[in-house]
Amino acid sequence: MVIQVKPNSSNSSKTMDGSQQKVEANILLLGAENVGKSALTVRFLTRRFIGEYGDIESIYNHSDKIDGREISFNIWDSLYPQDGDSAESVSEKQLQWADGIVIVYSICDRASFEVARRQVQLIRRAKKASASAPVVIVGNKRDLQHQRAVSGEEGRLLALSSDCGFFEISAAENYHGVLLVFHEVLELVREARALKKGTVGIKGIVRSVSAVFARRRAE
Ligand SMILES: Nc1nc2c(ncn2[C@@H]2O[C@H](COP(=O)(O)OP(=O)(O)OP(=O)(O)O)[C@@H](O)[C@H]2O)c(=O)[nH]1
Repeated sequence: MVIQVKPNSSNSSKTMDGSQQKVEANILLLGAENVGKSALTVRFLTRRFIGEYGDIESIYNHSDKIDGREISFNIWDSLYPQDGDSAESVSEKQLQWADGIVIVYSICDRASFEVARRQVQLIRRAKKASASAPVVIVGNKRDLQHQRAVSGEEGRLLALSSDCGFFEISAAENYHGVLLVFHEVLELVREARALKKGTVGIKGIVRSVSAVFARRRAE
């Protein structure tokens, strides 16, 4: 695993014959303590669940081939501030860096769901272009059904009302769900870039119109 900090250099470049080269995407993981941000990251990077992860804030680089195209992910596994001040839990630096954001909560921990809600609001209310960064909300620890404190419906509603993607997964039990999360956020990042370049298809237009209304509802 390579730990590195990079500026926001997300791009895709072209070879001499016009074919697409490596695509780079900066993905920021947010969420309260103990919800499984590191577990998700490590699952994606190594396909393994190792149980304990420590309190290290890192940016990992990981290359993958998706639909025949080389993708370079930079994944920032953030730490929730110790004092628990949610207003401080999403920094300007993080928002400027991120092309796409994954907000994780635990389905067994209602307080972590409220942190996720607050973080979505903070992102959507940010003044700059970062306010429109694609967000995927993830309810983790789905294997702990008997301790469930947040229904799937609540998670889906939060995502719908703030124009975010949504998944419920278990990083402990399943690699596939984690893979879907990262693929979805990458897909949303690609759409957002196409929208900026004016090369967006109908799917992207529908998403961006609904984003405007969703943002109004969230305010
Ligand atoms: N049962 C279960 N436990 C999980 C799952 N994902 C993570 N955990 C456990 O939850 C605890 C916290 O996981 P981390 O990945 O360290 O959580 P984090 O959000 O990175 O925590 P901080 O570093 O404090 O921000 C660990 O004991 C993990 O083993 C899951 O899907 N199911």
